[in-house]
Amino acid sequence: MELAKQLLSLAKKRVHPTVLGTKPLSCNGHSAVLFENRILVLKKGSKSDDQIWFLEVDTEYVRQQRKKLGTEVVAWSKGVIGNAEKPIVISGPSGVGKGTLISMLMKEFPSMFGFSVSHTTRAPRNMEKDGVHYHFTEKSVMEKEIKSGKFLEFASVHGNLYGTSVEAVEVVADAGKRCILDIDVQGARSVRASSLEAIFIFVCPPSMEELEKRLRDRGTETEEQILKRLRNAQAEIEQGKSSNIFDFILYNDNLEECYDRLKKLLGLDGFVATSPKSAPREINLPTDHSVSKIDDKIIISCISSGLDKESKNSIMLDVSSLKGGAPGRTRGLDFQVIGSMDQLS
Ligand SMILES: Nc1nc2c(ncn2[C@@H]2O[C@H](COP(=O)(O)OP(=O)(O)O)[C@@H](O)[C@H]2O)c(=O)[nH]1
Ligand SMILES: Nc1ncnc2c1ncn2[C@@H]1O[C@H](COP(=O)(O)OP(=O)(O)O)[C@@H](O)[C@H]1O
Repeated sequence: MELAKQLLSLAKKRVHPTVLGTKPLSCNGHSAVLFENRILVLKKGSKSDDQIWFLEVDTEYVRQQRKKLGTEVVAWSKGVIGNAEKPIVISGPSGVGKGTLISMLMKEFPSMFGFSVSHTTRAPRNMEKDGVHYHFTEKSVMEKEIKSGKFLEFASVHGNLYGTSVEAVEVVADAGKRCILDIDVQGARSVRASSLEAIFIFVCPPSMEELEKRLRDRGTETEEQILKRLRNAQAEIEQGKSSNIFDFILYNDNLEECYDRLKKLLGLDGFVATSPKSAPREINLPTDHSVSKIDDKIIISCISSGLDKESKNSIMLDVSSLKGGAPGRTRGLDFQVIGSMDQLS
């Protein structure tokens, strides 16, 4: 796409969009308008869920990635109408019952929650499926992908690499579901410091003895791995309780009671599961349109020709309402039709 090249070269020169003014750009029918630290691009002739794109030049996410990777960064981000609910980050020592609680939640509310499938370099357990429980990955591959900016967060846990890819969170939000992340305390700290707004829950065992019993009874680890997990558990529990990362601490003593408390803090007690929430609204931009910007409003003027008349429509996007959701997506788009005029041709 020619326009993309044109915009990227502007972005690479690190010309701040506001310096370029608000004159819309146009190329091959694609149009673009610059504002604040993003460039809105309307793609010609694409499907309604692929029409609105942002080239992020200096947004919070781009600044974080630049710092993390130590290189220049620009990022494409897809425009999504409406907002996704805040993801839920669940942390806690190995064997405390995170996976069990998450499975119960997903089983009771299948249309409401989706699991963020992490990448890991550890070997799969007997019942674990690639792409379902984890994306099992070679260390060298994962290290390369970390360098290329694929991950929202990553950490070395019990001697293996684990990471949440940007894509893992996006696919859940795109399906209209609330994302659940099962990640360690280091990962939770990274997400807390990132542009992803989430609810943070730390799951605590009733005692170290009970934790050891659960780990041993699960029977998925070797003796060496169990001892390593127990050694790390003490520090994780101290950090979980004392750091200000977590919004809630949940004691998993009796499983049913703990699950009820989890549902309560997520506002699900007494909730009757119903059909999935309606899919996000879409707008259909005709190929023939022009874009202009007035203050923090972007006006898209559309002209469509019918059999005997031409109709003009204006759609307004209030840029001040944009919200950062998962990186890779710009959520919170709210389009309003502000005028429609039919003309006889
Ligand atoms: N930072 C980070 N931690 C992860 C991720 N995925 C899993 N973990 C954590 O890695 C630890 C080990 O997970 P796992 O090997 O499945 O063992 P388990 O906790 O004993 O079930 C747990 O604390 C998980 O929460 C991730 O993507 N990022
Ligand atoms: N409240 C509980 N009481 C007794 N056993 C539990 C409880 N919660 C989980 N378990 C068991 O403990 C083991 C570890 O749970 P799991 O969900 O795999 O932990 P994690 O995902 O935190 O590593 C599993 O065998 C699970 O059935």
